[in-house]
Amino acid sequence: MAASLSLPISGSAGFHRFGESVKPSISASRISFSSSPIRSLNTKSVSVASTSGWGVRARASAGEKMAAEGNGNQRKEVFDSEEELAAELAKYTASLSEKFVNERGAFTCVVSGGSLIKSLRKLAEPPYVSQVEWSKWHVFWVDERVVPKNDPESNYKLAYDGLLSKVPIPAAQVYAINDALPAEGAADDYETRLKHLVTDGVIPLSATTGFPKFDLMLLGMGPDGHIASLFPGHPLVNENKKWVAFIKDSPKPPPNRITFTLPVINSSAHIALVVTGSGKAGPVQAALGSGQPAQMLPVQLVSPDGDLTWFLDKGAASKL
Ligand SMILES: O=C1O[C@H](COP(=O)(O)O)[C@@H](O)[C@H](O)[C@H]1O
Repeated sequence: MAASLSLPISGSAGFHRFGESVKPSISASRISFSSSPIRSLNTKSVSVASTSGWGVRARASAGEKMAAEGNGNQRKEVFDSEEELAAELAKYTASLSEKFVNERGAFTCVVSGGSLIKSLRKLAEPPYVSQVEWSKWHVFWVDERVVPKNDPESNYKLAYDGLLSKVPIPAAQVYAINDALPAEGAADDYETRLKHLVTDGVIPLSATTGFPKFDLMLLGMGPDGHIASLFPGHPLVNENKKWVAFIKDSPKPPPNRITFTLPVINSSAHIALVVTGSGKAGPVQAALGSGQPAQMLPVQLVSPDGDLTWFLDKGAASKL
């Protein structure tokens, strides 16, 4: 039986300023929140479109438990426009790049396909285009369609056209899939390459989960609540051993894809969940607000060991 408990952020009924975090601490029977400043990001407060509080649900089933038990900080940012969202997303990403490059001389950044790439456009503009240490970046895809790299459906092509062709990241540090292989082979090949990068010290392993721990994962979300190529009701959502899996029956075309699994996604040091448009307000409400869909959505299972920041525009937040 799924017990459900929704609590507002303690000490605040509304929006959290950028640079503040909400940390859920979960004991057996209750969830509470504390708010603490994140100093490293050096961001300013942003305009607020939502006045709703932000609750977290305590749930009983195995998958639902995962959703509630992330150890990291969670924040929600709502912007008046996609333009403002894109400006803050660039600032946030550049700040994390600086932090990780200073700390360990490299920055591992995982991107999605879809609308996320357009929202990253400001990274290729001043001041970031010249300030960011692009030579330290290592770029990965959280999911990829198994199509040639020049196919309009390719997530690599989307990222290349929208960002990678405009910034000086060494080509050897851009990890596209092997598009000569079928889906199974492409997933195995990508996982093997990740393992080599772990051996080489580019990607650390999470001390908590043993899965690779990327510095930043930039996730989009589909209108059905899917993330990466993990779709509602698909058995791949439950994969808990592989790092990279394949799917040949994706409900969203094209059918053949590879995807990071949920444990890899949730081992990230930082996740940005970037959602725009009122067409996606339902799954956002399921994840952050009240009301539950009949079926648990993949986006509700995003619960990293590290920090999760939601970047929403007014439309996406309209049901909160
Ligand atoms: O198929 C995919 O869809 C999702 C969401 O795309 P969006 O255009 O609705 O933002 C995307 O995050 C994923 O990477 C992609 O393969």
